[in-house]
Amino acid sequence: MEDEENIEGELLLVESQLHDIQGQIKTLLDRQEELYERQAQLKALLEASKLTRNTTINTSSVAPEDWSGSFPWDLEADDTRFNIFGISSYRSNQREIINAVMSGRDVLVIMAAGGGKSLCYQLPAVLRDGIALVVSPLLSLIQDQVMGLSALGIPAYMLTSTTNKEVEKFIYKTLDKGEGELKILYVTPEKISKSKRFMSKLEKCHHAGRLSLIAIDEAHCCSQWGHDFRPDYKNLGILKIQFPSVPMIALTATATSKVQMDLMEMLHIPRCIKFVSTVNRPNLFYKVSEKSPVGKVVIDEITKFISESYPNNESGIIYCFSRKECEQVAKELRERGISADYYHADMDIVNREKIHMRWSKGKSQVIVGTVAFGMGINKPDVRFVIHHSLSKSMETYYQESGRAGRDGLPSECILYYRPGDVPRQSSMVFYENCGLQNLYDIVRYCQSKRSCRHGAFFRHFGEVPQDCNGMCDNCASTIEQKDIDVTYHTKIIVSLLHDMQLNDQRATLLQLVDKFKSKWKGLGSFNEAVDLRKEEVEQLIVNLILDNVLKEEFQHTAYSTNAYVTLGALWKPALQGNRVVKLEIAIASKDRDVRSKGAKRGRMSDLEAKLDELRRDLSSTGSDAIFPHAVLTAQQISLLSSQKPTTPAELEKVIGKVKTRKYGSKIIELMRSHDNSGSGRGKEAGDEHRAKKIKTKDEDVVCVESSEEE
Ligand SMILES: Nc1ncnc2c1ncn2[C@@H]1O[C@H](COP(=O)(O)OP(=O)(O)OP(=O)(O)O)[C@@H](O)[C@H]1O
Ligand SMILES: [Mg+2]
Repeated sequence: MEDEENIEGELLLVESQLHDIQGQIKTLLDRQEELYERQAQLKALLEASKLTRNTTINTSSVAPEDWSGSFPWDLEADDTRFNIFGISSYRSNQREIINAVMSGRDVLVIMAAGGGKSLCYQLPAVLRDGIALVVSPLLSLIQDQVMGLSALGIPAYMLTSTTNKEVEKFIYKTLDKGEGELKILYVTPEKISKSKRFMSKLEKCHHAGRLSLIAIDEAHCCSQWGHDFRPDYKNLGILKIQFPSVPMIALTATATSKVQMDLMEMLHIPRCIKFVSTVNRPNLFYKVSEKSPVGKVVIDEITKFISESYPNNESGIIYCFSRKECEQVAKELRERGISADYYHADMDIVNREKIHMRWSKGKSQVIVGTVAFGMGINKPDVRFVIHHSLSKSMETYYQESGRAGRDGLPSECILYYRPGDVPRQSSMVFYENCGLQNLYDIVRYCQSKRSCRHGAFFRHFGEVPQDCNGMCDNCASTIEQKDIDVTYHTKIIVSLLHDMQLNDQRATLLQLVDKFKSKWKGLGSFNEAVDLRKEEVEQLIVNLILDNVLKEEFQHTAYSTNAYVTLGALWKPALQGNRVVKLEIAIASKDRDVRSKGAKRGRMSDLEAKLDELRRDLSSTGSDAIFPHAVLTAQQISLLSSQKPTTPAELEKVIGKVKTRKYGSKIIELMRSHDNSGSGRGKEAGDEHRAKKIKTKDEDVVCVESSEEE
């Protein structure tokens, strides 16, 4: 009996160990697959880099067909783009994509956040006869788009859970009989997968030849490999099966090849034309700031940054690690006079929506959020995104920081980093598939004081690097870095851990730093090696983790998971001092105060401030209350204040016919009164030359820079 119990006990133990090992094997196999894919990507990248070394760099791969030639709809398309959408020229790939859709082809668009994907289906939707169906994952995104289109006079509607009965009746009737005026219909994916009634009306619409195109926005939601997988997106394959002759355009900002393959298969568009644009965001200035261990110091720095650089209430986002931290940071910012609200998943949806709306309308300046503040953000003029703590991967950092500057104007992305934050993140992600590897990639990014930040994104997404034109701290900084030899320090750290391991002891990162410091002190004057600051010891230990000399181990307690530092695979050569270890140190000790050339805008001119006020007024009055940026974009305000049109004909040349018809009289009235008030031509005579256009490397992004700082 006792024997049996013993056997059963051991059996359970063996089974649980087997289970653990199987889990580990699966993780390793997944990682192996990822590494193979990355290996192939890097080899291809190397080849491409060799090929392009001496030629001009072209990072967007365009399909072999010539989609940039002339097409019968060119004139009409140009007219609609400018006079209805108020867009003065196409950005990279937009024209080609529009031509492919207009030619009736299926298209897959991979374009960075803010690249201008919406126009790629909205313009063909206006030009083609019939109704365009757009599938989009979030109600808030749909509402923004429908409001924006309606303000431009384009008949756009949405059919969602919030649509009232009357509108629903109108939509169904229009689909059915083609009587009402409807050009673009937005739905959530649930409508396709769950509403038989809707699908049968759509079928009728198609049968009568009135379904002009199908757009799947945020298409990465189809793929389980994407970051925002939505089960209902999986059913969208039905659309191509039901309506094979209707052109489909799928759009996403997510670049991995796995997701792309998945999308083409799931949406049944194997022969689609694929347009992959560069991941480059040339208008974003990237910076990593040394984060003080004292919380208040960090908040003081952020406050100073916002109030000095963005005195006109320009919008920003601050990402925090936890809900509690969000609330704390928002509170402290408010105490310092910054209008900040917090946003996280613990809040109810009504409250979240209210906060989001206040910010979108420019009534609050900053949202302090967790990652829950995500995909629904459609605000084009976010001027700064600050990470109070590091993100969990390069991919998430690219997405979160990429919410800045979607309108193409200079914007800043700052990440506050200290090595001490690493264990906090690692103990959250270590159980995720490849969670630690992904985290260590962004830690590498943060620890580097030399490599171009944009270059890190190019490498990560497998693209040939381009020059960042001084748009990151490392490229813009003139402070010299030096490599110091820390082989001896490393030896001490490894031997400390080795001794601890022999005694069955463990140490967290901070404990290890303290142990190192006291050991170092003990060595006293016999020690000739460079003395390191506490932060530098932390930096060294994290480097050793990244290099597999050390590793992190995790232990669960009832309340949390603790991260410990232990010996990694390569500890022996480090202990023997056989491997030289270097650490990058800035020669000047203070934080490098490098800034983006374009981002620091100073105070708005008098005229810009008046135009900003006018757009707020116009956006909140009338039946179609919309966002200020839908009335006039930041770019249009800059153009108006430099060109000062005072007649409808002049105004039309800046903002197009539709906006001139809607808002022209008010704008002209403002221009004229400003002119007559004496604060006009005289005071702002310098504006014309001060508001200068800078062309970045990406020829399609025109940044209008107000240069008070000159
Ligand atoms: N050719 C253009 N010239 C100037 N502005 C443009 C142009 N095309 C689009 N925009 C503007 O750029 C901003 C971002 O466009 P859009 O919302 O289509 O981006 P997106 O690619 O869908 O980004 P996301 O992935 O974040 O959804 C909008 O304010 C839009 O009006
Ligand atoms: Mg979009």
